[in-house]
Amino acid sequence: MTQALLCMSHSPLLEHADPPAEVVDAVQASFEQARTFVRDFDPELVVNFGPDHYNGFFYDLMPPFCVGYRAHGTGDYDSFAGDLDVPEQLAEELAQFVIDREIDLAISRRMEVDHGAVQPMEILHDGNAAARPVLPIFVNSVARPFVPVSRVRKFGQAVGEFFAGQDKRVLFLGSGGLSHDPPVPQFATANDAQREFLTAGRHPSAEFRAQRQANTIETARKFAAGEADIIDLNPDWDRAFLKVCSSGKVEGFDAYTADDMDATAGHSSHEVRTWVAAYSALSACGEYDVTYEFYRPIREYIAGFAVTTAVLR
Ligand SMILES: O=C(O)/C=C/c1cccc(O)c1O
Ligand SMILES: [Fe+2]
Repeated sequence: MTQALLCMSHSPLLEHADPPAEVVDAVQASFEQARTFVRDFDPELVVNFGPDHYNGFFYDLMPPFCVGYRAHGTGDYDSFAGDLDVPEQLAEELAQFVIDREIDLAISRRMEVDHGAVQPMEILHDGNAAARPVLPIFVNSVARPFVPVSRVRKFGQAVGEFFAGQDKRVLFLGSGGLSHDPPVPQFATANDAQREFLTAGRHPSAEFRAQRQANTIETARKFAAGEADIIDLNPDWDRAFLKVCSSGKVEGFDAYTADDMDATAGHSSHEVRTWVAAYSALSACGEYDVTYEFYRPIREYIAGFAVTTAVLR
């Protein structure tokens, strides 16, 4: 077995909210399953399809995809703040391979990645997101305009094709989703100060960051109490998406549209684009089976929260 997949939701509220103990236990048990899966597979490389939440990518230059040749954790919400272990030459080769297949992408020699990319790596490796070599790949999941989901599928497939012939244990990791609508400003409805932040908010002051995080934590508290003015989680939408993942027919992702996702699953449901990329990458290596699936809608975490693993047949 030379390629495998782990996709999981993330939430910065894992450490900042207080769901019922039974929910916490269920989530922690799913993390233990993920850890066991990764320990057994023992990847030599993690290909990390991650979103960003205006910590590393802003409207001054917003690509649909970006391969990091080097990457550093921003430490938002106390997430990993340090250099990731990126094999630079391999990142260069991957970028060229994908571009040669007529899929344009950006590259960064100094990419900044936030909790969306590093949290799964921290969960898997006792807080150390640099424990294994990783190729970080940003997939825009928050900032319009969005490329069609079919484009994300093709991008993922091109990444998968790069690894398909290689004798190397590669884990495709997708981080995010499913339905959720945390209080991240939308450019179209943002005020002037928010627009400035969305455009040029890199390296915020400690005070600004603390305020932003406190707002998310307070929104989660209200959401759990039924008082927040955000779009509700959508378990039906989440389960339908998980069905496409387990079907093995990744063209099924193409039917998703940005407008419908915003309206029915919330403005951050676009994070499933990381899952689309990861599943599509695995499908390019062969037919696969989903071997584990966990799902719970968890308002305290503002997340349709899922963890899945998959292996090649
Ligand atoms: O504040 C942010 O940037 C994002 C918060 C958040 C909350 C819940 C689920 C997620 O996936 C998030 O990124
Ligand atoms: Fe997120």
